[in-house]
Amino acid sequence: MKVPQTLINSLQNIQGFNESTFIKAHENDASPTSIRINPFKNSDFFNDEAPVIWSDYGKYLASRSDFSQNPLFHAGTFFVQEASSMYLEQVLKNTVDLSQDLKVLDLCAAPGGTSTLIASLLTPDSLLICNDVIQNRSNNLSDNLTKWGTMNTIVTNNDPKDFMRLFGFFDVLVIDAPSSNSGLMRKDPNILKEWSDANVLAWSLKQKKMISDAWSSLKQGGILIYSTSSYSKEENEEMVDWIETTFNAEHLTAKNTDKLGGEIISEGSFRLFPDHVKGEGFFITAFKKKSSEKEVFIRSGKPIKNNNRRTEREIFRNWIKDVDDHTWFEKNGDYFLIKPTHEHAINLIQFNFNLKKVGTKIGKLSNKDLIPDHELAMSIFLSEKTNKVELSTEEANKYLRREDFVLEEVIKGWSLMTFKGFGLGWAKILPNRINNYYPKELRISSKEA
Ligand SMILES: C[S@@+](CC[C@H](N)C(=O)[O-])C[C@H]1O[C@@H](n2cnc3c(N)ncnc32)[C@H](O)[C@@H]1O
Repeated sequence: MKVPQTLINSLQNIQGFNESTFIKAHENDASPTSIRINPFKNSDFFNDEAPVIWSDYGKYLASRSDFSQNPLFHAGTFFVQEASSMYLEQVLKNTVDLSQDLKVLDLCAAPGGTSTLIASLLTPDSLLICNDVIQNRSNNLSDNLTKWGTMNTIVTNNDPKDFMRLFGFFDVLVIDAPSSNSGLMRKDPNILKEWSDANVLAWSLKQKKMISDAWSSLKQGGILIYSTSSYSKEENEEMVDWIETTFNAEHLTAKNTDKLGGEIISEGSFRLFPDHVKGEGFFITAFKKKSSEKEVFIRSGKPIKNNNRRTEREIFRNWIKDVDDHTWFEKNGDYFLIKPTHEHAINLIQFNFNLKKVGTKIGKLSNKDLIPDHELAMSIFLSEKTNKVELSTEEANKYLRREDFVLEEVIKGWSLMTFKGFGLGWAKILPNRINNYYPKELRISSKEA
């Protein structure tokens, strides 16, 4: 693929930019395929694959397969993520004390690469809010976090300015901003059709707007991590200057550590170029918030109804691991499992935001029986006591397509359908048939399977 000369010209003064190797990487080298393993659903399926050296859980695959055909993908055992984007792990580890319980906002989160990475590094009592402004992208984000199985996450579909309502709330604000995406053009040559100097400028204005809108939600001393998949200075180094001057923020200048994989430090920020690292173009940097603005009043909702009644607890005990460590609330007949330490935050958020997912939806109660939700099937807190049926590849794909299949000698009632030990979803096994409860909207098509 041919890189536009105007783009090449604009990169000449950037630290680490080497015109000939940059062009060669774009013209001759293929884009690597990488995945990140879910540490909460740890499997040894990718033990032999080469590691992404800046990520504890990243792996390169020898070839790109159709992940929709792999039941382990639907079980949430891994996430497909571009390797350079996984550099967020290093920046988080170097700027944030991850042993503390933190409140983190992932402002531009869909489809979930950053969110699943952050969720993998936080303590269980930390709270991660994953947001995307585009509704269908936020639905996809929610599905991906359901697969990941953690409980300390909330998914919202809001405009960044709505986060002004959460004044000084977050310890960490991650903005993996939408951009002109030139860093991804090797992976997707269509990006070039849209690329122009004018578009770079338009994106930089949008980025400034979203940073300004979300800034007040970061507490004093809190950390902003900003990244793009653009090569352009206007969206990167110039944005750093703008953030420093506009918000009087302290730029946490990147330090030359042990050169994990060929990353470059450009004006105190990390740049990953495809001719230096095994990944695509990526820019990432961090700031500390030095001073706080004038506080605004945050409206809080009515406390969530928290029916910790003994009967419910006894029902949930059969379904949820360590149920005494958790709490739950009920809304419109659905029960949601949350961390007791998150009740106050959820009271604030439920009133002020368009919620797509809160904690783990347990399901509905019908008399003394639970009708379990799909989120519970995917949860890392699902009890080991649940009935399970292990499926072959063929059966698993039939299940994921919501097709009929026959099982021999299984216990009647609700059963978790598993593939290589990992949950895919529920089925209710009746004397003469199996009711497939895999969510219709997630069903894979026959063509895919
Ligand atoms: C680079 S992508 C984020 C990728 C994501 N962090 C991940 O790792 O999977 C940028 C996201 O920003 C969202 N977005 C676009 N305009 C936005 C805006 N004005 N405010 C917040 N998010 C926006 C897009 O919907 C898109 O999902």
